[in-house]
Amino acid sequence: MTDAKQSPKQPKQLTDRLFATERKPEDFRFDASVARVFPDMIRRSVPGYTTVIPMIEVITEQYVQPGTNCYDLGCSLGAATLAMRHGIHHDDCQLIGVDNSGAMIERCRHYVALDDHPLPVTLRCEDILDTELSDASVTTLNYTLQFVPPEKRESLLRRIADATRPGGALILSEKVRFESEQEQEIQTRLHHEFKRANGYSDLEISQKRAAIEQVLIPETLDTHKQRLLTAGFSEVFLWYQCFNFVSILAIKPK
Ligand SMILES: C[S@@+](CC[C@H](N)C(=O)[O-])C[C@H]1O[C@@H](n2cnc3c(N)ncnc32)[C@H](O)[C@@H]1O
Ligand SMILES: O=C(O)C(=O)C[C@]1(C(=O)O)C=C[C@@H](O)C=C1
Repeated sequence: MTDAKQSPKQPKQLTDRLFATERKPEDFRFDASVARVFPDMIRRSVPGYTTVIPMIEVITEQYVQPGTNCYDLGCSLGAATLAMRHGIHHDDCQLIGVDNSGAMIERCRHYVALDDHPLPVTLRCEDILDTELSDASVTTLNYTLQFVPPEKRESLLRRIADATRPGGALILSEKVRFESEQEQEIQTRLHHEFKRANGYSDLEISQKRAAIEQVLIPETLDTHKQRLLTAGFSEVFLWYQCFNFVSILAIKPK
């Protein structure tokens, strides 16, 4: 599994204080200020993130096929990309990370270079809605689809399914919402408590919530599962959940 130890060459891990002081309301963007603190931000904001990343290595190892492409769509700084890299034991595979944030891709190159592994990684600064996909065995969307406008999600998933070889897989991690108002309220409260336990203040939690409201659109688990089946995957199931964050495995029929 990926070694979580920090080598002295690693970039300095900065603490996320972006929402700690009052700021004017603005939609959240993956810009340079976010990229700088992103490892800290995502670990302290997404329940289960630190479990999901090493499991992506385990799942990749199970579904990767020789001579195929593996994609990490919305790769940010490459945490899932590197987990996939360590799960690929074929030297004829291509590993491709895609993100449309220049600040993320620039820093991602640095993390990829620091990861001592022989499999090359190609990074594309592109929109995942336009990026070319073919001959895939494993594709990861780790907390990325939630930022794609809902009306564009089905065609993207169809393109991924069409590009995936029989027996290949998609790992889809998302923030979800719940049908039941009561469950929605409890799970949201638990998520906010998780953030509080990780040192975020009420101001940080509420300002972040307002900033992502229009850009991160969660859907129900059922909507995700049905759409994955419609898109062309056959086995679709939940493999991980922590509060309102889930990860789904979708497999292409053999
Ligand atoms: C929450 S982060 C993903 C975290 C990352 N997958 C990980 O495991 O650490 C979402 C990423 O998706 C990227 N993104 C969002 N919409 C995108 C799009 N349409 N095309 C490419 N990248 C996109 C953002 O720039 C951001 O880096
Ligand atoms: O839902 C929240 O409150 C979050 O902060 C989630 C989330 C995410 O899932 O991507 C939002 C933006 C950042 O990328 C880090 C975490």
